[in-house]
Amino acid sequence: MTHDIEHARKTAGDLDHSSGFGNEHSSEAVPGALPVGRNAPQRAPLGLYAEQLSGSAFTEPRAHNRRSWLYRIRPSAAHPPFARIDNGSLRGAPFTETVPDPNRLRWNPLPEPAPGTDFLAGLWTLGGNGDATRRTGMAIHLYYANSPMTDRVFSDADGELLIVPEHGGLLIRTELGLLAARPGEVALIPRGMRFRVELLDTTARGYVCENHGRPFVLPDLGPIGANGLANARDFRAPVAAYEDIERPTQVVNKFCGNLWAATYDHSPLDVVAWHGNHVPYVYDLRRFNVIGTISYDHPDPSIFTVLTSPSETPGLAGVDFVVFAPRWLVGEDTFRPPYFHRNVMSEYMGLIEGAYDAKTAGKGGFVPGGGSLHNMMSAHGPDRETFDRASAAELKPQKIDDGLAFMFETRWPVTATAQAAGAAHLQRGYDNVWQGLERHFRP
Ligand SMILES: O=C(O)Cc1cc(O)ccc1O
Ligand SMILES: [Fe+2]
Repeated sequence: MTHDIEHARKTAGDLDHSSGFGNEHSSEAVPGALPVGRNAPQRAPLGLYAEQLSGSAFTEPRAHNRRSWLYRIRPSAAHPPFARIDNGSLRGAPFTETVPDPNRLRWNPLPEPAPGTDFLAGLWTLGGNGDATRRTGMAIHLYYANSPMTDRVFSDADGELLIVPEHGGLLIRTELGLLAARPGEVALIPRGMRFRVELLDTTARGYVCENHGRPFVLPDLGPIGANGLANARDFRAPVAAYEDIERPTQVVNKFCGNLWAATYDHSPLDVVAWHGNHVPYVYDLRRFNVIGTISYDHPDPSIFTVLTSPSETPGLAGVDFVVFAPRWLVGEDTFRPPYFHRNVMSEYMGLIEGAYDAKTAGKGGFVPGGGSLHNMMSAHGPDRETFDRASAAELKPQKIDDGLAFMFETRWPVTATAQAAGAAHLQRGYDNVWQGLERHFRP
């Protein structure tokens, strides 16, 4: 194990946190650093600079209003001009390199990158929709990294980042403090927040949903009641932890689809105290309270929504993050796996571990690190093997505990990037999984 990883693991092993999605959190790394009773005293405590980071318009209703106050060694404003840098394999909305494709598409995992690839350089855009300059839509990225980010930090003006590790853990140093996210957990980095990713294993691989629209919130529960699905208290925000490093640090900003960078003469992760609700979180998907049928039929997968980015139309999400977690299936006289369907929403699915109950596992199938895209109205559902098996299965209570899959379900079709549409790891012949579904009609 390299020294970097050992050090990151030691740091990640012992992290304090502040819990509760959407709370007004507050934290100080040095006692007395947080002003009391006001946000911007004439002179902030300990000679710190006060700075507000806004995630909503000042005037949005209280329920949607998001901002944090940061008390830092230097103000973020003290920097030289930003200049364009190479976007690498990162792309931004609007996506116009290809036309939207009604075909069902499936990819194998990304190939391993060159040595020295950090999280930012390892981001590879699959596709998306909307327009980052209009704060609409979403982008789907994958990442594959084998190096820590060193003397550089990233922030995304275009949206929040939902990071879904599939292989290898991440130590995420943010302006508000440290978070560790391992496979099975997800991290949510708010729009505009600076962070650096270090690795807890030699390589790290996973998925990212970049949400340009309204920030993710927990879905309403309606008749489910006051508890269930992802519980607010299981979301962990960091506690304040600052770097006092006077060394050139490259600050990279994704802005309207492109990467821009400026070199600060110090680490901008220098926030000594903060308070607010525009904060990063980690959530362990194994804490998801799965609710499903205890009578018959297969409920729509919205019942598995972890986080939703609402649109202006009630019930219509810009994007939903949905998890297929271990659960019992007990439905009587029911075809239990996902049904055949055509959906006005567009579905990107990924696999964190094991297998998914609508698809045959194994090489050439739907595998961890791979992904599938079923765009608006494309017909999909159980593959042939799954259909045959589930139609004949004896319907005793059955525990599904061999996999963790997820879906980014979005209101607009996902247009693939040129690199995704032409990738060597795009599976050819995915359509064949639905071949051989024989007619059984006997009038
Ligand atoms: O596998 C899919 O396509 C996702 C999905 C799952 C499910 O349980 C019901 C509908 C659906 O689209
Ligand atoms: Fe589906």
